[in-house]
Amino acid sequence: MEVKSIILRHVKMDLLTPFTTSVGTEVDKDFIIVEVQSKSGLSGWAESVSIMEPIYNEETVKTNWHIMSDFLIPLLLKEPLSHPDEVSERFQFIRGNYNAKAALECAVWDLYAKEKNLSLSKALGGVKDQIEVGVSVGIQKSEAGMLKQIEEYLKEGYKRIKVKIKPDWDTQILKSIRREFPTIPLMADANCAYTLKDIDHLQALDEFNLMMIEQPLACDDIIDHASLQAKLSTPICLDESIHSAEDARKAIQLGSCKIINLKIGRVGGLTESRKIHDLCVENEIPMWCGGMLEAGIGRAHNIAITSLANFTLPGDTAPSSHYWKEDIILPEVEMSEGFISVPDLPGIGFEPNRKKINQVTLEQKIFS
Ligand SMILES: O=C(O)CCC(=O)C1=CC=C[C@@H](O)[C@@H]1C(=O)O
Ligand SMILES: [Mg+2]
Repeated sequence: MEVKSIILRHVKMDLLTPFTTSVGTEVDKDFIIVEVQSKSGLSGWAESVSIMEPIYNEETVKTNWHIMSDFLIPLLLKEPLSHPDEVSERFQFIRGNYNAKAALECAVWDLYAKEKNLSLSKALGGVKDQIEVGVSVGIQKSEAGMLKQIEEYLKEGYKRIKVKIKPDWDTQILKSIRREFPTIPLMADANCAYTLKDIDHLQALDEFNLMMIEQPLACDDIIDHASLQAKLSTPICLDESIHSAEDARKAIQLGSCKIINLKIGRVGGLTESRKIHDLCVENEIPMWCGGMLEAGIGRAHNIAITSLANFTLPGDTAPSSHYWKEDIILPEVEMSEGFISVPDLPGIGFEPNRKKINQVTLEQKIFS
């Protein structure tokens, strides 16, 4: 693949409804879209999952723009690539900045798949033609609001409900949900809101028969999660703590988790995602694909990786209409009876809507 030029676009889109977690509320979303153009005239596309504030991880739109412009893009332009796996090799000497690395690497994967006339799913080793879809319910203003929202999502066909919890919004809300919905597939994401001091409190959540509790402790912890998992019957799922296949190996070896939430942006791209997938297959650790409120281009990458065999649990991969009045792809991602079809078209399988992208672009820069 001979990359002719790379375009960064800082875009801003309004979410249909604000999304609240234990760390903050998103009302709109600034993010970066990457377009990698090849000499063959094809374009590969991806999104960075970084937002404006460093509240999920240490990256932001601004740190992405700097690291991509001044370090990563020159590495991609300096010589041709024969396979997308080479991208993470070229980026390896640069520390961290996984969201920035992933956005460029995923765009190269999309371009590669298009040049091979393969769907991204097939290029990655995907085996499914549809994926099960879960939904992440942000923290609501009231208990009644939460129950109403869950009822609506179940009617829409979602295969799994994920609720956000934190120390002052957990036992009571889970009790109410289980009273209304005693048997639904239900999980809770704590986004690092607890410490080992809460071990007894967290043990008490075992009564709610959760599929898993996601990232209860610190975002960079593996050790304390192992101590906690030994005390819980509820499986722990790690999200923020897992940045690489090495992190996953250590977490599995220590017994820190029984499930892994894979986010392509958090681990630096699709090559690392496949390594984590294969490690989880070897260790019989089920996976699902987490979400970062992506627009359609990022969502397309999530659908592709979720088509791999070991993504056996519904992910946070709701359709376009769950997030946006109008998405940046054509067609938009649609869900039917809790399933999303995996496109069998070249690359990500959705066409970027250039008119819409231009409308939401605040700034762009072309590198060649
Ligand atoms: O994209 C979605 O629908 C899920 C969004 C979601 O749950 C999250 C997005 C970003 C950070 C977190 O708050 C949370 C997560 O941890 O999965
Ligand atoms: Mg999470």
